Amino acid sequence: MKGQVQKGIQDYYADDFSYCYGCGRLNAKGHHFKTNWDGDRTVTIYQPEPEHTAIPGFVYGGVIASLIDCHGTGSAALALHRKNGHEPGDGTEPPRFVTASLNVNFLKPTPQDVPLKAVGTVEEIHPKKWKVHTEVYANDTLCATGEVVAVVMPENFVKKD
Ligand SMILES: CCCCCCCC/C=C\CCCCCCCC(=O)SCCNC(=O)CCNC(=O)[C@H](O)C(C)(C)COP(=O)(O)OP(=O)(O)OC[C@H]1O[C@@H](n2cnc3c(N)ncnc32)[C@H](O)[C@@H]1OP(=O)(O)O
Repeated sequence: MKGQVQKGIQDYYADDFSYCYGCGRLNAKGHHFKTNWDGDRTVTIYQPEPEHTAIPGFVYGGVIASLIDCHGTGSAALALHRKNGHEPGDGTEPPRFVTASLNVNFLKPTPQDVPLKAVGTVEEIHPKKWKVHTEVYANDTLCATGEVVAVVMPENFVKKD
């Protein structure tokens, strides 16, 4: 959420990897999704902006998909970071994940005037490949579910000019 005080794992990505439209802290026009642990689950809370409209009063599905996407990569980063003995903010840069697949199910129209809460369960397939199951709630209503396969960024993943 823009202007939110609490930090997320995304605040500890290296500068060069902080321009993601969904979660990059250095992308001035992005969503700034921030993902944290809540017990053994992960949580991202986001208040949609007025322009994120499908029909008046309801959130555009692409924004919900973006939330599930970055919640997924952030959750995978949290999980592998913890497995490696680290927590966000301890001075070690988190692992870098890229989305290999994104599946979204829109279950109910999603109201635009309340914060959305993405809750994730992280499953390790192998150390370089993680699956994140996400539920998106508006108040107590489950509006969407999704699944992300997140893969550790290949070493040679660099921008080609
Ligand atoms: C231009 C992208 C920039 C991304 C930024 C990364 C930096 C991260 C750092 C900080 C985070 C900040 C940003 C967060 C990111 C937000 C989320 C996004 O929007 S990411 C953008 C959308 N995604 C892509 O553009 C991926 C494009 N695809 C690829 O680059 C490759 O296909 C990749 C890396 C996913 C894997 O390909 P291989 O050729 O390196 O390796 P193979 O061996 O084929 O795959 C590795 C494992 O992944 C599985 N896999 C690949 N594709 C899959 C799929 N579609 N579904 C399920 N599994 C898949 C494979 O089965 C394999 O698993 P097995 O070892 O066999 O168990």
